Amino acid sequence: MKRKALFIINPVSGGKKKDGVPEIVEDYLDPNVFEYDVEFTTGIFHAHDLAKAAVGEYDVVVAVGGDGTVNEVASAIAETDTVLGVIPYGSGNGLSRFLSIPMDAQGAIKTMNAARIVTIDAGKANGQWFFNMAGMGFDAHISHVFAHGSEKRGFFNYFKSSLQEIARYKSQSYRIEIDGRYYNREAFMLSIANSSQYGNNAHVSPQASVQDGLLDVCIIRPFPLWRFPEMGLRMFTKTADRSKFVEIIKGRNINIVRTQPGPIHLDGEPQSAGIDININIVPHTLKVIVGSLYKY
Ligand SMILES: Nc1ncnc2c1ncn2[C@@H]1O[C@H](COP(=O)(O)OP(=O)(O)OP(=O)(O)O)[C@@H](O)[C@H]1O
Repeated sequence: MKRKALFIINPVSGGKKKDGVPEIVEDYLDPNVFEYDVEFTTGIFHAHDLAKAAVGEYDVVVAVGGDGTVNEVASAIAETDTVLGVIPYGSGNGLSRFLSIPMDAQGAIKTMNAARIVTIDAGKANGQWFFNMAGMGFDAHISHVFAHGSEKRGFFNYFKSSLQEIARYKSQSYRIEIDGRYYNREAFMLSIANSSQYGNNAHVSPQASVQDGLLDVCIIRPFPLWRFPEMGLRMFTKTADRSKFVEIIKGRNINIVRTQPGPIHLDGEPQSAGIDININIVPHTLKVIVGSLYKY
């Protein structure tokens, strides 16, 4: 019997046009394996609602967008038998890069035809799902600036905003409890990594795995501005864990108390949060189609 797939296309993600995506799906999706439908989202949470309604109706729900779109779809189908597919069309595409899903639409659709499925872990922060990365501090600040400013999405604009904001951003103090042990730390940024990377192959936690039942708490200590290029280089060469400004502690249950409320991000999407943040891993919870080169 053929599998049923629903493609959910976010027309704004990554600042890229997607009018041609239905045609690429028609040309490359194997008709012997799949029958399919396509929907375009009209706003925030629409992908989530569509995916929720698809549970039980479709075998595979495909997020066509970036990590935010993946989050909306995955949070609707986690803990079910419905499988996530991704055609990466975001600015960073952290989870799909980590899962070795090809970055071009044709390649990603061919991956769907091969249908190699694994089950991955996810995280919850104050009860809300994340699948790639959650965080607070500088990266959450940048997500917030983007969500509330007039900047267009896309890698270059994220990079430009980071450079503009970094000089005036102030680090915060955090009291972090990880599986019953306490750490008091001053941090520029605190990333809670399920996969190893933010997106664009910037790896904050090179040893992270989405199948190990653990989250990686990455504490980025304040560093002098002149070391920013070195910190960037370490992310792109998978050596962040060797920097003296980076400490990584793996765990399952994480409670964070910070000095001020403010934005946190879940897969790059900002949310406001108070001073207490509770984070936990939900092991083995989401079925996803991965690329042929993905290694556990
Ligand atoms: N039709 C729409 N109009 C405006 N915003 C939308 C629409 N559909 C979805 N969105 C919102 O677009 C946002 C961005 O999506 P997404 O994260 O996929 O792209 P991105 O930020 O460019 O990529 P990445 O997260 O990989 O860096 C999400 O918050 C989503 O809710």
